[in-house]
Amino acid sequence: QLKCVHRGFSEPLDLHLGMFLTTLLNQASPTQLDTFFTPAWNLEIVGTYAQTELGHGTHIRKLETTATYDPSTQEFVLNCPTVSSIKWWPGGLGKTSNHAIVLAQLYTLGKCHGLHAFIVPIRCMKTHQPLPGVTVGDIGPKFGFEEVDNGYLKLENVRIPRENMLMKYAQVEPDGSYLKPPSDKLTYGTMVFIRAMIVGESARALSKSCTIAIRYSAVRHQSELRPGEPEPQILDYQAQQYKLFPLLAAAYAFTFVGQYMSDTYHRITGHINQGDFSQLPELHALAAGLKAFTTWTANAGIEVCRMACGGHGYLCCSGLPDIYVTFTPTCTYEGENTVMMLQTARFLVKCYRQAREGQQLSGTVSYLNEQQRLQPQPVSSRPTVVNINDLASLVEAYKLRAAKLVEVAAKSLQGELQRSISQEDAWNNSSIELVRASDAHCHYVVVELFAAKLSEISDTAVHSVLNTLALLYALHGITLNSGDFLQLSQITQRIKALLVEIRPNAVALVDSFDYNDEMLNSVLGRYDGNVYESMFEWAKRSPLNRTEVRSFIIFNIIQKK
Ligand SMILES: CCCCCCCCCCCCC/C=C/C(=O)SCCNC(=O)CCNC(=O)[C@H](O)C(C)(C)COP(=O)(O)OP(=O)(O)OC[C@H]1O[C@@H](n2cnc3c(N)ncnc32)[C@H](O)[C@@H]1OP(=O)(O)O
Ligand SMILES: Cc1cc2nc3c(=O)[nH]c(=O)nc-3n(C[C@H](O)[C@H](O)[C@H](O)COP(=O)(O)OP(=O)(O)OC[C@H]3O[C@@H](n4cnc5c(N)ncnc54)[C@H](O)[C@@H]3O)c2cc1C
Repeated sequence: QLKCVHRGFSEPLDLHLGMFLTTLLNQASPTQLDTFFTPAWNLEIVGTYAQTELGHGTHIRKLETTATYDPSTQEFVLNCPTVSSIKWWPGGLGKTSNHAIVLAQLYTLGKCHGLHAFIVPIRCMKTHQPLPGVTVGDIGPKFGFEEVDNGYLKLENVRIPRENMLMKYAQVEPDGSYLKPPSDKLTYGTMVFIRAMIVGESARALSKSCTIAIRYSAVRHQSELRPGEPEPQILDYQAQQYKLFPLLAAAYAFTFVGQYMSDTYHRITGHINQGDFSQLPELHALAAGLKAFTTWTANAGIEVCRMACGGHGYLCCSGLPDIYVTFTPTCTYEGENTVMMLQTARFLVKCYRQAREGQQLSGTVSYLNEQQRLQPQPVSSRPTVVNINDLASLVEAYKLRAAKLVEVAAKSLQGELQRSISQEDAWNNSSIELVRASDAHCHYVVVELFAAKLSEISDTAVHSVLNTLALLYALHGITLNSGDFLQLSQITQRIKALLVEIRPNAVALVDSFDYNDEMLNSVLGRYDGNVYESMFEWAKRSPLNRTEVRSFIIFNIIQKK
């Protein structure tokens, strides 16, 4: 292994190191791995994965950093041409890492070949000072995650050897000729891995929070249930149970889904390594959707657990604020959740159309074939009847709901297109239905996997308890989405019309609160909208970027040697 030294930082930083290594293993060619893993490289490499930019987090296809091949020296020249192209956020970048895997637009022989990954040394291995052409620092205090030095990186004519481009799939020959990858989606590959792993993180964060809140609810006595009786455990209040037990059920459900996601990831990447990319679209859609679905649920659930502990839940010693603050960015990083749900919807709509054309689907979307066979009644008009004591019947209800909402989303798209507007505008005007369809698909997958796990359990006592949890999870989900189990399309249409009406007045409506910049104290919410320049200036003033702090850290690193 690369000698990625554990510098005693907390777990999240190591996870960044994990991502650096994962990307390396995902994108470097076998010969490159031999090079990286030889004694020459066996240095204290502390790496990060620098992808997102100040102005282009989500939209990586359009990120502005360039890597231009110079055949005369067989080097790439890396540049961040604008303030919005400064790499922003990567963990470990602010102080710690001496290398970064940078995503950049590859140019060779005057042609752009899109996003590729490059290993870029950013700090001297002896002095830990930034290398020539490298401006790097910490982005400043954050909502949490303070144990990680998320940083910024600006590259100006930084030269790296040709071999530093990760060339497992695409190559640039010494003369600058470009060899295409077998699929242009493989550069995105690392993100699938982390998203798949984050599903397990959702289970861990939610189960930890439930453990704290339910144990505390058994200890805490409060108020009077019956006059004259001693104060009961708050766990005896139905309202407290209704807060916590569905979350407990979700924690178990997500534990099973996390295991399934990890197994599925490794199974499909095994096929990919054999050159079979056929299941990559479903893997991407599943990882993106379940990452969004489980993190949104867990994120909200951690807050419910904290509030269920009353004032003591607000104490740091409860453990809950730290769980929340560390977990909540999972809804944003590794693919912002709404964007991920839209990715899943893109896949679902494509599958819906294939099912309509009579193609046989496999995996988690095969229900779209089933629903087609039950034609001619449109799925969306079919009533949902459930046996509330039978999990199999509930799985069917979730399956039907998912099929209905995928059909509603596909028909919304079709309707928009028939109004002869562009594909992109039709997509944007159907986003509500598209996200809802993905949410319903993921919810069905979770319920289905819970039921499947139960069928593997032979111990009757364990089966009985888990069956109770599974029924609660499924029934509670119906109460939260009762509208989807009834007809709600006219309400959605009215909401969409209201959104269009509000849009032109939205900024004026918040301006009318009349907060000045000092009161708002927000770089993002500045009245003049000058966000990026003021964010960069704000970051540079961060205490971590003061020279005296830098020399203190360098002194310590050198001492350790
Ligand atoms: C190691 C241990 C891990 C433990 C787990 C704990 C985790 C803790 C981690 C702590 C540290 C966190 C650090 C955070 C790091 C980051 O945040 S790194 C940066 C993450 N950034 C993103 O995720 C960017 C999000 N944006 C995108 O992915 C893309 O812009 C997009 C939204 C997917 C859009 O892509 P684009 O090409 O612009 O458009 P489309 O036209 O929609 O898609 C094109 C086709 O490509 C397919 N596709 C897209 N992504 C993937 C993918 N990842 N894999 C496979 N295929 C993909 C997509 O389906 C389209 O296909 P077609 O429909 O066939 O055209
Ligand atoms: C704690 C933390 C650690 C991070 N670590 C790293 C790291 O190590 N390396 C790295 O490269 N990056 C890292 N990031 C950055 C992270 O990857 C991005 O913040 C994330 O991808 C979201 O992109 P964004 O910030 O541009 O948000 P945006 O995409 O600008 O999101 C803003 C809003 O726009 C909406 N939106 C955007 N696009 C669409 C669309 N097409 N349709 C509808 N709505 C849309 C979103 O839903 C959201 O509501 C980290 C971020 C955080 C918070």
